[in-house]
Amino acid sequence: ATCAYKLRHEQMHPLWQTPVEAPGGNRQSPINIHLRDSIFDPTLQPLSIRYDARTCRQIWNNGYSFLVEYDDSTNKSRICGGPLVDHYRLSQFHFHWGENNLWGSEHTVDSKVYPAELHLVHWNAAKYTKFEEAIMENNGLAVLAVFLKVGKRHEGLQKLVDALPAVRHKDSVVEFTNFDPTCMLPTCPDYWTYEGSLTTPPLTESVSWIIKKRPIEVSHDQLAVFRSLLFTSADEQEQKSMVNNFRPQQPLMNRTVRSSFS
Ligand SMILES: CCOC(=O)CCc1ccc(S(N)(=O)=O)cc1
Ligand SMILES: [Zn+2]
Repeated sequence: ATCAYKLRHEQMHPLWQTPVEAPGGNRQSPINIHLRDSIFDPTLQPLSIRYDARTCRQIWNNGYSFLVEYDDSTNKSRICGGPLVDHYRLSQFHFHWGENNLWGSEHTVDSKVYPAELHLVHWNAAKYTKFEEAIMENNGLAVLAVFLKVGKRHEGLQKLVDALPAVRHKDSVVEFTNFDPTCMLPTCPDYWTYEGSLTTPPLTESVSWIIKKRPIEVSHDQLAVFRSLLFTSADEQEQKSMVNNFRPQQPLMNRTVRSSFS
């Protein structure tokens, strides 16, 4: 595990080879969730998640990951409850993954790293009028994270995997509809939560992180298709495969990770 850990850092994405200044810098993400230091909070509510497949619009390669974007002009797809005070609208989901199955997730659990991590990104529609505004505010976003492990094929994910070759290059976009992200959520309700930041620029400290305890399973071949994407656009000379698009872990500073389960 240590050699994989060392290797993982040597393969770091160029974006992170030079330290990127983070605004504030005392609640950055991602972090390692140290189970012994996490605190069971019996006041945490169950998460209320409602997604409507009819709000799914498109999929695009933004040069960091691929994003599936949703119409967030209504509350049709939203989460509330859990650690959240307001309701948060689904804006997009995306993933982070490695060049192999040894690493790829942004968060870790007692330093256990998963081969990939799903982020469902929501913004506080009770307090703000649009996503771009919410990302600048300390209670602006809620990101629901789900770990991926390699195992049996994930039937619901295959529709997404089949669309990826169409967005192989940075800045490519295709219509993508009728996808309900509920199929990518573990049935177990247990989660950890802490206050953190975006893990890519602008790195703003605006995220309530909600991290599901149980991973979902995807097949080796499904994950291999993620790695067939490119960081580079069609007109660039060098084609760089989109892998290791995770940020290095950040200091916990004066934060506590709470769990919804004892
Ligand atoms: C100025 C526009 O900024 C953005 O669009 C940021 C989008 C953005 C959303 C979520 C995340 S993550 N990995 O922390 O879930 C990072 C960046
Ligand atoms: Zn992310």
